[in-house]
Amino acid sequence: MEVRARAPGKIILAGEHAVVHGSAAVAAAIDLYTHSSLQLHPAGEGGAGEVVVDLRDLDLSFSWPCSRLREALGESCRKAELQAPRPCSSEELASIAKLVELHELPEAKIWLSAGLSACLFLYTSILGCRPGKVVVTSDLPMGAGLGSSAAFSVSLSGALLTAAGAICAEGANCGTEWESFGKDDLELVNLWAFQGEKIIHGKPSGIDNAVSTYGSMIKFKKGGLTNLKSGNPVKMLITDTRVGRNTKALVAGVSERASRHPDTMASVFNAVNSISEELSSIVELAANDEIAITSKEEKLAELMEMNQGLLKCMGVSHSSIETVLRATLKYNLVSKLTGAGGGGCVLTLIPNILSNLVLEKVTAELELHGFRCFKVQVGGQGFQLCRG
Ligand SMILES: Nc1ncnc2c1ncn2[C@@H]1O[C@H](COP(=O)(O)OP(=O)(O)O)[C@@H](O)[C@H]1O
Ligand SMILES: C[C@@](O)(CCOP(=O)(O)O)CC(=O)O
Ligand SMILES: [Mg+2]
Repeated sequence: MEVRARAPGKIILAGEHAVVHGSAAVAAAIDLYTHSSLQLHPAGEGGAGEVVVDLRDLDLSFSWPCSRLREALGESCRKAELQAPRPCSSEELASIAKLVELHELPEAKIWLSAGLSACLFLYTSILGCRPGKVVVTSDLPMGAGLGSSAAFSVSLSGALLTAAGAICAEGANCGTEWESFGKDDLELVNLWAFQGEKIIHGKPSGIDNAVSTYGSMIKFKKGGLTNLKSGNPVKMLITDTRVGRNTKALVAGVSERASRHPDTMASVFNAVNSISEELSSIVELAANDEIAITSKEEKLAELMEMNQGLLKCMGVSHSSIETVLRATLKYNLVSKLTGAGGGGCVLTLIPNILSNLVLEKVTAELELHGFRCFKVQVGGQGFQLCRG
């Protein structure tokens, strides 16, 4: 049997980085997905067979004989207690890294090794060393701030947990072939995906895997998640500057700045917390006429502008991000970076009354800089499954 799972990417409307240090943040799922499909193969004689990971978009395939996995991981290769996800110990991570190194990734793709390590950890912890094949495809740019690492961890954890019989989909959703899951199952997927994010990010807050698992728009603060019922649709243009960066390094950089200036950075994080709190209550207001919608959008824009200023203060803006801010401001549009920054993606709030003509002009101007624009639906589905 083949299990096909999908999990969405996300945008962070307010609060990235500060959320790692305990502030509130607001994030929403977008309709760009990572798909993981899984086929289990019958165990060969004497434990033969292999685990194959096929990264389709990258045209890369990796395989490990089950016997090699067992030899390298020993006890850790035994199926874990599925209901209680365990973290990957540093010894286990070192053994997994050696298994990944066997494949000698090209220098230009070395950033993939963290994703492959997360994949091997999740596979062997959830299914043990059973032979099987995982195929991953994604609509998301990798390492650009749209949560590809979380969508990868969530779709993979969900597919593996379904194959292990630990979770079960609840039937077709809204007449589509995609099936949704109940609260307890989603919680388990989220907990396992968080372990995968830890391998990729080092110190994730958990917001990306949470919004990818549950979908919708959420306010997230360590230990708590509130589902936001958006009063009116929020329209955003996403611009990928195509400047590559790495979330783990950027998160570590902010933490270093915080340890050099603890009081000052605590005030910055506190200000971001207020921005996220205010933004989340404005999002939930239902505005009924054009004047009310405009006033709501003006408040959102101002909060995004303030958040961008504080992100610059944390040291995570970039000249390419500043170029997007200037280009959109010419059309009176407000933008902020989204995700870890340092390049990657920028959000631009699109007011309800903005004409398509102006939107096309802004997009064309951004594309002239070599950037790539995405028009996305905000606040959609989370983790879902489709049976093959
Ligand atoms: N489809 C995928 N296949 C393999 N690894 C992936 C995939 N998507 C994400 N990753 C891993 O996640 C990393 C990018 O995560 P990160 O730096 O957090 O940026 P973001 O989550 O914003 O895309 C990649 O370098 C890779 O290790
Ligand atoms: C910077 C941060 O707030 C979000 C990172 O998102 P992304 O990996 O850049 O998509 C880190 C986190 O919350 O774990
Ligand atoms: Mg990430």
